[in-house]
Amino acid sequence: MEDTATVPAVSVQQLCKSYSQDGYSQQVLHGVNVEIKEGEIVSLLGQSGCGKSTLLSIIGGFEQGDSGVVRIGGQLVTKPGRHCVMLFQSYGLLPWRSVRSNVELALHGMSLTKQEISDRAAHYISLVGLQDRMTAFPAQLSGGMQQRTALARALVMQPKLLLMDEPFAALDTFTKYALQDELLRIQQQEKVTIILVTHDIDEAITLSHRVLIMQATPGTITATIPIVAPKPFDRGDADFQHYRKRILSLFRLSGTKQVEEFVI
Ligand SMILES: Nc1ncnc2c1ncn2[C@@H]1O[C@H](COP(=O)(O)OP(=O)(O)OP(=O)(O)O)[C@@H](O)[C@H]1O
Repeated sequence: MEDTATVPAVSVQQLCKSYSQDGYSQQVLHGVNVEIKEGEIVSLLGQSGCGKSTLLSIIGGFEQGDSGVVRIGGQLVTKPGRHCVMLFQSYGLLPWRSVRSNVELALHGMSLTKQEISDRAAHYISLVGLQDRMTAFPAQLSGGMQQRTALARALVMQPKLLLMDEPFAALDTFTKYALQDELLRIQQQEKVTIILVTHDIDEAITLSHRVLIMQATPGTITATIPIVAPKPFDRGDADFQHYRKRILSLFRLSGTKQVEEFVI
C-alpha cells in the first residue's frame, strides 16, 4: 500500500484533451504531467488560449480528459467533489443574499446543525476580514470585498484543494496586492493546496511555491520554476525582479536568454 505521506495532493499524468467544433478538432492539451504536494501553491502561467482553464477544469472534475489520469489525494477524479472548490474572477455571488447567507449556502446539504453552519460561516467571514459586513448585499460591496466573500464561501467548505481561475484579474492593483497578501496568510493558516491560473507574472511569483509555464498549440507544460523565497515575497526585492526577468525571457519578452536551466 502507498504511504499516505508520499501521495501527492494532485497528480496529472499524460493528460490529453481535444475539442471538436464544426467538424474540426483542436488539440488543447497534450501529454500534461503535474505533481503537486499538499500545502503547495502552484501557478499555471501562460498566454491566452494555451489551455490553463481547461487543465484546471479537468483537475476539478468539471470536464474529462480524452486520455490520461488525474488524481486528488490518490483518488481518481471523475466528477466534481466537495474536497475541491473552484474560485472564479466573476465572484459568482447571489445578489439577493447577504454576505453571511452567501457563505452559509455553501454548507447546505452537509450534515451540520444550523448553529454549526452559522458559526463556521462567521469564522471564515472573519478570516477574510468582513466581520463588519456580514449583513451587506453584494451590490453594497467593493469588488475586493465581493472576492473576499467568494473566498470565504470557498474556504468554509474546508476543501483540500482550492482551484483559482484568475481570481484577482478584475481588481485594481492595490486591492489585488492586499488580497494576494491575505490569501498567503490564510493559506499558511489553513494549509490548503492551491492551483492558480493567471496571466500575471508578478502574481505568480508573489503567490507560488512553483510556477508552471504553459505554451500553446497544443497546451503543454514547458518549464517549472521553483520560487525559493520566504512568503510574503517583497515585490520590490531584487530576487523578485530576478524571477520576473527569467519568466519574461521564457516568453521571449525580455533579452535574457537563461532559459535552459528551467526546461524540464
Ligand atoms: N468548450 C469548448 N469548446 C471548444 N473549444 C474550447 C472549449 N473550451 C476551450 N476551448 C478552446 O481551447 C483552447 C484553450 O482554452 P482555455 O480557456 O483552456 O485557455 P486559457 O489558457 O485558459 O485562456 P485564457 O487565459 O484566455 O482564459 C482555446 O483555443 C479555446 O477556444
